[in-house]
This record gives sequence, structure tokens and C-alpha cells, in this order.
Amino acid sequence: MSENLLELSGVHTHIAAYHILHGVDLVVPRGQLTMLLGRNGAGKTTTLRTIMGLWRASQGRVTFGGQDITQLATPQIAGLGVAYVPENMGIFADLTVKENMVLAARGARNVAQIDSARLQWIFSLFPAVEKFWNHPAGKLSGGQKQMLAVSRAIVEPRELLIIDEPSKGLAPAIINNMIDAFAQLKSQGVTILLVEQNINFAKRLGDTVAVMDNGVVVHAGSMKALADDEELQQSLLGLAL
Ligand SMILES: Nc1ncnc2c1ncn2[C@@H]1O[C@H](COP(=O)(O)OP(=O)(O)OP(=O)(O)O)[C@@H](O)[C@H]1O
Repeated sequence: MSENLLELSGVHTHIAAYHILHGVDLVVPRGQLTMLLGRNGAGKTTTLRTIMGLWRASQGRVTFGGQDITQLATPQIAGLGVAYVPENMGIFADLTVKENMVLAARGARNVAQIDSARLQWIFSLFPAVEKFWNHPAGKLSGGQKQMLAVSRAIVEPRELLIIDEPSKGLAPAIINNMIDAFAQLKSQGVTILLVEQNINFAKRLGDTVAVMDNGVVVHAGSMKALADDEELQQSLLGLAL
């Protein structure tokens, strides 16, 4: 079994006439939390969408668990055990929290068909999901919506969880809850890839880090090494952690 659950090598992505990714090399080690950092427009979201097959790589290779997934369709990639929470979170505002969860569980037509031990575990990670179970998801706060989005992604067992900016717009107290939840998920053996702008969040949770700029990964290594090196942070991100 390879130590890297996900690997991108030399990935190029074009969006219409624009050449966005210019040969991305990225590894996500199994069982670890990998942070993908970089300035606005560096290509982080495009990288996540390319992994999920939402954009098609024009060159290069994406492998998951050793299998080449570069040409697979998004539902096939999800079916292998990859969950993706996009920046807009993909929840249905007019439906209740419960209905959002039922829709996320592919095999389920009602709550009774969702694994109840798993649901209890999700409630323990994100109490707001239980508290607002029968409320329309659109009425939740930003943090609660984000928690619902992550809950939907883990309603079935997943090997890899990919989340675009989970801390965006959240209050510090909510961010702390989110950090606890990700730490627990990781302790359950879930491999996680996060895009982050919140450097503190990245520093507290990341095992591994990759930094993008202009459509390529310009730095990869341990989060701690980057967190301890202010000069490197300045040169890569234009700020100190
Ligand atoms: N649909 C699109 N059409 C044209 N250009 C796009 C499209 N989506 C993204 N881009 C461009 O691709 C580049 C990378 O965008 P991407 O969203 O991947 O960056 P990012 O690192 O996630 O940045 P941010 O943190 O601002 O979301 C940017 O220059 C952006 O303008």
C-alpha cells in the first residue's frame, strides 16, 4: 500500500482558453491532514476541481490509492471514497438539515436508512446538525452551514475528504470547533486535504503543506517546518504565520 493516498504529477488544466494549472505535483500522505496554501488566484480551487474530475486535466496524472483516476467522471471518483466540499458548500437552503443529510447518503431514502451509529458520531462532532435537524438549512449561520456541509460529506465512510476553505467567514470560536472536528476525523483514519487562507487554522491542523503560486506547487514539506520559518512564509505567502 502506497504511503500516499492521492498523487498528482505534472497536472495541467485549461479552463476554456485559459491555461490555469501548469504542471501541479502534489502528494497527500495517507492518514494525514494536508494543507494547500497560496495567494488568491494561485490555482488551489482549480486543483481540487481537477482532482474531482470537475475540470479535466489536459496533461499529467492523478492517482488515488494507486489507481489512475485522471479520466474518471466525478461520480466514479466519489464512488471510490473521495468526498468534496466546495467553497459554496453545496447544501440545499430550502430543505431541512435532515433532508440535506438524507440526500447526501447515496443509498438512503429516509433517515432510518442512514447508519445510526454514524449519525450519532456526526452529531457528536457537530452538535448543531442535531439541534437544527428539522430547520431549513438556509436559516443556519455560516459556521453551522459549513458543519452541515462537512457532515454531508462524511455521512458515508470516506477515505479522503477534500474541503475548500472550511474556515472562511467563521468566528474564532466556531473555527475552534471545526479544528476539533477535523482532528477527530483524522484520528478515525480519514485522510484530509484542505485549502486554507486562515494561516492559524493551517498551522494548528496541518501535518503536511503544499504552497501554490501561478498554477504550480512551489513548496511542499511539513507544516511545522513552514510554521517555524518566517522568512519562508514571507517569500511564499507574502505574510508571516
Ligand atoms: N471558470 C473560470 N474561467 C476563467 N478563469 C478561471 C475560472 N476559474 C478560475 N479561473 C482563474 O484561474 C486562476 C486560479 O483560480 P483558483 O480559483 O483555482 O485559485 P485559488 O488559488 O483557489 O484562489 P482563491 O483563493 O482566490 O479562490 C485565477 O486566475 C482565476 O481567475
